[in-house]
Amino acid sequence: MKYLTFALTKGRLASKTLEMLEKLGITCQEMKDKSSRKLIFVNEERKLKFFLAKGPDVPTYVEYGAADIGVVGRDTIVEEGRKVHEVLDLGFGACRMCVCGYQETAELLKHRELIRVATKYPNIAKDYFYNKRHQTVEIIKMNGSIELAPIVGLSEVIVDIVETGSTLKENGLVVLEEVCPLSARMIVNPVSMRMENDRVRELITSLRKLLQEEHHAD
Ligand SMILES: Nc1ncnc2c1ncn2[C@@H]1O[C@H](COP(=O)(O)OP(=O)(O)OP(=O)(O)O)[C@@H](O)[C@H]1O
Ligand SMILES: O=P(O)(O)OC[C@H]1O[C@H](OP(=O)(O)OP(=O)(O)O)[C@H](O)[C@@H]1O
Repeated sequence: MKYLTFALTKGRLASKTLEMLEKLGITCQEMKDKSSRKLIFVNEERKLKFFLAKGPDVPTYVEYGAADIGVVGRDTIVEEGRKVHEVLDLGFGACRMCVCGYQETAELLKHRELIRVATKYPNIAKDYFYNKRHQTVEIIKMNGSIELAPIVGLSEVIVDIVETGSTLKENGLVVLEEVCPLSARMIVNPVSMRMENDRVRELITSLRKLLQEEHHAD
């Protein structure tokens, strides 16, 4: 039997993914050793392999077939635009993509002024402002701590992830508009979807069942 390879997003999504898989009896003990520098982990019994990658690289591994399956935020799937099948909403990692800034900036948005937008997600921001709002803006790609941009005067607004809202609150910023809701998704390589259909389907079905049980238990 061929190995099925999983690419998991390093950080907050990986631990939740492993927790879910463990509930299905799929474990990967060696992945829990945080001090290890090992990059790929194997579950021999079930012929599975796992590796961790930076979010934006997960759809790349899956598109090229270096991983059969990936777990990644919907923000990253939309931003990267890779040819992968999005097969399941895993529910965790829930947050929202929003346009944020100082409350006063709402006027600039309303009048479709030529504003600067700082973001880690230039494609999502472009699509939102150009195709949905029909507003011309200048998009500035940043790599983190996006909330700094309006504070230091780099941009009027940001397009960024809001989860609890506390980063915005602590910095005097607000949500001006919601772009879309987000959560972690399972993605599958299109060829693996056909060649390994039985195993992939079985996994999707068990995960879906688990999600339904958890939903009813809430
Ligand atoms: N508060 C949050 N901040 C960032 N991402 C979140 C949050 N809540 C849920 N997510 C989801 O988790 C995904 C991955 O988060 P991750 O831990 O990789 O954070 P990151 O800040 O994007 O990564 P990095 O620390 O490498 O910059 C995001 O793409 C998003 O879908
Ligand atoms: O609404 P909240 O619960 O405050 O979460 C939102 C914040 O978390 C994320 O940043 P992260 O911590 O991933 O760091 P980064 O800005 O360097 O990407 C995101 O970019 C926001 O800054």
